[in-house]
Amino acid sequence: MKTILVTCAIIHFDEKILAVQRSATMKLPLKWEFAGGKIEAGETEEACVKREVLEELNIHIAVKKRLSPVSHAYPDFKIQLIPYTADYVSGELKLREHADYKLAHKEELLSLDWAEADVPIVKELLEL
Ligand SMILES: Nc1nc2c([nH]c(=O)n2[C@H]2C[C@H](O)[C@@H](COP(=O)(O)OP(=O)(O)OP(=O)(O)O)O2)c(=O)[nH]1
Repeated sequence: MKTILVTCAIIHFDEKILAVQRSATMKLPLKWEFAGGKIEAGETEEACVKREVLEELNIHIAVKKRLSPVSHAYPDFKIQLIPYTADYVSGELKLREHADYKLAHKEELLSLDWAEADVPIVKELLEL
């Protein structure tokens, strides 16, 4: 099975972090995730995560630190999910694809129903 490379952003708004909920019609319906998406040919990870966040949420971010990538096999596809911490910079948050969002302290994040590949990332975040 082919592995897709996906970046995602752990976006800090002051002391809170943004989680977004996938819509009912997306793959992994209604699961929570960090905004992001597939890396395009020739694109750097940082450029990808900034582009995806702007496309999905209408906001600009400053990318900070790469956390540990997670390889995960879902029943019908495999991903390598590459997380970056980031700070909100500008723009009015608009959900262009997602069903919902939550701004939460990192300790509150674990109680959400995450996409499976995100669980190790949330755990790493709690240890930072
Ligand atoms: N953006 C993002 N995707 C994630 C996370 N965790 C996780 O398992 N994924 C999965 C869901 C998707 O299958 C894939 C990301 O692809 P995408 O967001 O560009 O694509 P998509 O849902 O439109 O899927 P597709 O129909 O185009 O394949 O990675 C995450 O935290 N952020």
